[in-house]
Amino acid sequence: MPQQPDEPVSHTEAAHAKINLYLHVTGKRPDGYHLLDSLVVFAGAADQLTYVPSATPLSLELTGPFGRKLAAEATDDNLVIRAARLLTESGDTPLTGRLVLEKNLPVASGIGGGSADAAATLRLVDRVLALGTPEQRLLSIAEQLGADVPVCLVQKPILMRGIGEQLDPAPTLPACGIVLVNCGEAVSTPAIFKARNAAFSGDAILPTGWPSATAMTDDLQRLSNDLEPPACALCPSISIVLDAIGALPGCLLSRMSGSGATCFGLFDTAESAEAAGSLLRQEQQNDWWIWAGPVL
Ligand SMILES: C[C@@](CO)(OP(=O)(O)O)[C@H](O)COP(=O)(O)OP(=O)(O)OC[C@H]1O[C@@H](n2ccc(N)nc2=O)[C@H](O)[C@@H]1O
Ligand SMILES: Nc1ncnc2c1ncn2[C@@H]1O[C@H](COP(=O)(O)OP(=O)(O)O)[C@@H](O)[C@H]1O
Repeated sequence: MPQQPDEPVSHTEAAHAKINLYLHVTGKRPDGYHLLDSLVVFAGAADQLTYVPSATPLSLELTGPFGRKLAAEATDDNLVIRAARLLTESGDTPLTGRLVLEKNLPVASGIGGGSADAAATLRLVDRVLALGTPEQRLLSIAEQLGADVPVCLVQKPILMRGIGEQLDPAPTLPACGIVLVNCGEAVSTPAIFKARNAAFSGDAILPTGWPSATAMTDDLQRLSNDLEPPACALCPSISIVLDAIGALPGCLLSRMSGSGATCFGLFDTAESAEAAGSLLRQEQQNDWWIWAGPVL
């Protein structure tokens, strides 16, 4: 619909769910942060961020299925507000206007929703205000907001190392589909890292690309999410979700993302993932969040 002349112009940016196809914990820094080796991709599932520039003091409105959960927390703690302020704090005048976050992704769930929102804020505010912030500065602001924010800023398949700040090109990925399932229990990232007691893994050795989803999942099967065992121990529903995804027709790999609790299944195509997602919605007796569609 065309914008009416007296309506404020709004701008939007999608904050897509981050998926760790594998996640090796390779070491620990003296400050307690863990060194990681992870192949990260993004799914079609996304929060939507809208910015309406105006002269009114900066505000954040939370909508969408998971908006109410976040509304219980202080607005100043929201990664959207923190990202907007950090990006614009060196400017002459404080940022004003209305930000609206449609929260479609479950909170504290291993798919980096908050990190994706922070990254989307940096991209959106920089674009709308034509700040022209150099990429290195955006990445450095992203790092200050959280280990997962740099990867979400790029929002493309990428190899993530260090604590999340070292980004290298990913192998060429085949088109494929994904089912995401969250059991509804929030999982604390620090608690999962703390509960991990296995030896450190090495970096994965990957080809330059995979010709098919099957070739990719054959390799991924040999790798792991090292946070999955401690997460299953702290949140037993994760094992039930993993079994349910693994039993879906056409599922090539089921695994947990990040520190959980969201798990994913990989499929040959977005269509086969959508069919499997519909089946799971009909079968499951629980109040699980289920999303199915393409890997971007
Ligand atoms: C585990 C991962 C994998 O992609 O994903 P999520 O489960 O959050 O989606 C990320 O590394 C999470 O990144 P993010 O959620 O931004 O972490 P931060 O806010 O920076 O850190 C939260 C806490 O997690 C632990 N942490 C985080 C990252 C890291 N490389 N080592 C850590 O030990 C630390 O205890 C830290 O205090
Ligand atoms: N916009 C946001 N969306 C989600 N969580 C946020 C947001 N802003 C701040 N947070 C805080 O960040 C924590 C981690 O959220 P999230 O990024 O969804 O988890 P994860 O990193 O496990 O995927 C939440 O528990 C919440 O307190």
